Amino acid sequence: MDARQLKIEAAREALTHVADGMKLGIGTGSTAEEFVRLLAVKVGEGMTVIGVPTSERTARLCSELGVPLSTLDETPRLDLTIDGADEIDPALTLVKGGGGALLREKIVAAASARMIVIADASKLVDTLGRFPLPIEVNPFGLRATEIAINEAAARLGLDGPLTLRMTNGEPFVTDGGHFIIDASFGRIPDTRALSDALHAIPGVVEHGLFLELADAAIVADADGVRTVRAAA
Ligand SMILES: O=C[C@H](O)[C@H](O)[C@H](O)COP(=O)(O)O
Repeated sequence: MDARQLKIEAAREALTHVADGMKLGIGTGSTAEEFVRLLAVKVGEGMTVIGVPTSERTARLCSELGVPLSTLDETPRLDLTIDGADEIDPALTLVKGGGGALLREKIVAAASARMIVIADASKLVDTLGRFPLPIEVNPFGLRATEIAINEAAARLGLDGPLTLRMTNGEPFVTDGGHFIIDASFGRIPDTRALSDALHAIPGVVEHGLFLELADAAIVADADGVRTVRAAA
């Protein structure tokens, strides 16, 4: 089974958690897009759902495929969010933001009664940090914010290059008008400490560590699909 098929299988299983009438947060990325495609088929067959997209990219795909959309202002409490992830640890702490949508993804997940993550098994790790941590920052004072991030990381014993995410020779700009710094700290043993330290920096808008937001992860590999719940 190729990587795309694994994403489809995880998305298909996630769809079994979607009931008629639900208000759904809809994630961003290649795995979430497979979920949107399968959801659109159900909508075509008569399922009634309303989706709140986590990015302009997801909103466009939903619109193209006929998935009814709302905004978080119109629909501020959601039943379920289905989203992908860049890394998933045994506590279901996540790294997200590889597609630059982490801020809206986190706002939508926090507004949802439940969050289910969908992924292929390559996203499972023992300790987060192999994937560079996306940090969304305000463009104002970028250099000062980078220095503050380095200092905060060093206080936690973390070190590694910070890379401003670029696209077509220009800084990548998020849907919120911010930049992304990808932080290659390596293993992050204390995700709570790093989360708190990053939140204390004024130029940091949000970071890609998702703590205590995911209720389950649906993970696909060559042997099939399994649901992982947070280790106690
Ligand atoms: O900003 C993007 C998101 O956090 C994605 O959900 C994440 O990068 C996973 O994307 P994919 O399913 O394409 O691996």
